Amino acid sequence: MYKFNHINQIDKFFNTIPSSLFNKLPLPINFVDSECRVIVMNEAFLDYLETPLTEVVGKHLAEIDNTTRLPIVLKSGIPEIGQKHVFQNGKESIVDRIPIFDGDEIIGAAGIIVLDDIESLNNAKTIRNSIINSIKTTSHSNIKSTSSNFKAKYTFDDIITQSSLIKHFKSRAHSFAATNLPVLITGESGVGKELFAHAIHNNSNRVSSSFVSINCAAIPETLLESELFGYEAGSFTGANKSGKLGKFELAQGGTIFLDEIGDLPLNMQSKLLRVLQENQIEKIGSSKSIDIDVRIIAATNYDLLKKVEEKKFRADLYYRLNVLNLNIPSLRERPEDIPLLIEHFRSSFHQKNGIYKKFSKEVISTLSNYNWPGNVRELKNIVYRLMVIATGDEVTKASIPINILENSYKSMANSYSSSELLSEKGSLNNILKEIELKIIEDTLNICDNNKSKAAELLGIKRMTLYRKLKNREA
Ligand SMILES: Nc1ncnc2c1ncn2[C@@H]1O[C@H](COP(=O)(O)OP(=O)(O)OP(=O)(O)O)[C@@H](O)[C@H]1O
Repeated sequence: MYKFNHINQIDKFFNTIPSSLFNKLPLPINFVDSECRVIVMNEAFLDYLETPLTEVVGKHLAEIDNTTRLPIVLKSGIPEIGQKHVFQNGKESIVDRIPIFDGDEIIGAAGIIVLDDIESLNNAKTIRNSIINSIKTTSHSNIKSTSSNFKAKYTFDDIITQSSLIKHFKSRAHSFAATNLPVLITGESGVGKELFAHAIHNNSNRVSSSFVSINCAAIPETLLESELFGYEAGSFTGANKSGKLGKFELAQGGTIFLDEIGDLPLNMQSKLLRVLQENQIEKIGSSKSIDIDVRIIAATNYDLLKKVEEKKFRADLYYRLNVLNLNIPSLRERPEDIPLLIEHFRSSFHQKNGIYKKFSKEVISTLSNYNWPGNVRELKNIVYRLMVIATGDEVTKASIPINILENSYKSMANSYSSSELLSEKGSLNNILKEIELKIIEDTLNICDNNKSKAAELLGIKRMTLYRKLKNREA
């Protein structure tokens, strides 16, 4: 993964490559910022899209290619390598989508067309070569030297919460850890499913064996089988001489975490089902079965039952995986965790980076009213971002991104209780005026009394805002 330590490094990176070289690079490549707006796109990419540079720079990538997945990569932080992509103009290619980090924060992403002639992929030789090239990067010896990576990092103590809902799921997961049964963890993206998987393994009697994760959505379909089950030495030309261990063998005696299981292609679902039924795997190029003793934990943010109904997920596999279930609630459903998590991420950022910032009560209240579609991951990123961009040693509302302010303000407005107002204020007219005034006051509060900004946020003219405030005083 490409990692930049400072935002400036991106600029430096571009300064070190003359634009003429970048433009003439025969590999189509483009860079977007954290909002998915195009920063730069080279000639090869522009030619592929048949569009001039002036039509793309500064635009959201989805305006140019409405099938782009870079917004998803910007959100997940997970690179997508060697994926088939059908562009808005109908062209098909194989692409890499790579998030760019500044510390823990995603500050942009790159899209690279690695193969623009999809037809050639149908040629078996090309498929084989692409498999071999990818496999070579994780050769057998490589895997051995990194086996210390197959450890679960988190324990139940790392799951920070004061919500009775999450406490309930923690205690459930505790009891699941004592068994060898499969666990299916569901919930929206960023709620902490992976954290729970780690904690279950670390609390089980498999703790001294490997914890091996595989993201079923990030591995191209053509590679999944060799990733999961490995291949025998000399099973195809160019394959690694010593063969390759699959994830199941690497997890022998331990736990395998099948993340994004909802994205597993149907043919691989059948193969996985056989493994679960027989507790045996067969490597590619071998007719010998190998016994395996691996505990399965799977996670998904899809509604798998719906996928079963739509015949996109095998019902028999679903029931095999869903023996024990944890459905982790979104952050919206446990707002009491928000201040606690803000403090947790604030202090861990301080410890790691030596940057100290206080969060004002107003900021905590504004963040508590936001609906957090990206859940705890989004909250963590925002806390880190605020700590970096806020000037002085207190984070104030001025640093909060406008979309969060708007959303937070809307949910505050929704929380006004009409029954309370009815009993206090009588006529509908009075009630409406009262609500309007409350909204204006809250908005002014959010905007540090900046009337122009408040008017903009409310979608009214500044003069209208002044008039309404004047009426209040009258
Ligand atoms: N309760 C929590 N306490 C502390 N950190 C948390 C908590 N929940 C989530 N996180 C952090 O939020 C981030 C996202 O969590 P995680 O990767 O476990 O989510 P996920 O549900 O598996 O997401 P996805 O479905 O996108 O893979 C991680 O950095 C994780 O450490």
